[in-house]
Amino acid sequence: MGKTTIIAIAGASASGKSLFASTVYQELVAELGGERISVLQEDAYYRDQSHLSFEQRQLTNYDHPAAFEHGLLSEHLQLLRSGQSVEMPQYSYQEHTRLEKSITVSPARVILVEGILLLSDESLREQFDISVFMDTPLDTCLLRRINRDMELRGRSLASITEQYENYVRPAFFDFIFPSKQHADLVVTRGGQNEIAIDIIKAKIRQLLAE
Ligand SMILES: Nc1ncnc2c1ncn2[C@@H]1O[C@H](COP(=O)(O)OP(=O)(O)O)[C@@H](O)[C@H]1O
Ligand SMILES: Nc1ccn([C@@H]2O[C@H](COP(=O)(O)O)[C@@H](O)[C@H]2O)c(=O)n1
Repeated sequence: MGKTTIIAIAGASASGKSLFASTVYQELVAELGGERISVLQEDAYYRDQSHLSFEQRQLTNYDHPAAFEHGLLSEHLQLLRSGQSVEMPQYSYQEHTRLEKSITVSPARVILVEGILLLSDESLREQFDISVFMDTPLDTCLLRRINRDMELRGRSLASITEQYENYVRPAFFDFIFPSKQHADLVVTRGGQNEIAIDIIKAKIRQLLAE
């Protein structure tokens, strides 16, 4: 199959990571077909909490590294690099836990992986060939998060505000912002920065042509 390249896209919550990754993926799939590119989400590796009550799950700090099963993500990246498929868990933000079914991710020449804490974990960082950091202003991220979480994740404004003050903002300064130093490419203005999208697409085309 040829050498696998793993590209990490990190940054604050609602900084545009998913939009950036999905735009790169969809535009390249339309151009080149889908067999040589796969996408993973760090959020899929939030720990399973099905043994806890819903009320207990609401108390979890979802912005702390301990909320993630980074070891499993690391293992899956290694398997994909060695040419094997993996079963990526599926996660419910409404239920705060994993769903029973998983998604089969096939090995590919280029793997895109996106998530808030990817570059703050040294053992994950070692697996990334290229690292991108979405450097969107925090106030913009907050406005986008309010809209998204109310529309798509079933949250009230009060719960978003409380979670933001207690967990999301502190974690940005403790873990996410310091991890920017590990990025190869820093992207301003979020998931619609067309120049940055074109640069990553050009790099992927080059890798696929090797
Ligand atoms: N440049 C942008 N302009 C307008 N809206 C954006 C932009 N980038 C992202 N968004 C929107 O902001 C929200 C959060 O973006 P998303 O890609 O889900 O962020 P992340 O994956 O970093 O949490 C989504 O509703 C997305 O459509
Ligand atoms: N049950 C959960 C799990 C995660 N979150 C929040 O999601 C954010 C990470 O996802 P992004 O798509 O925004 O990067 C993170 O900031 C968690 O607070 C949640 O609210 N509930």
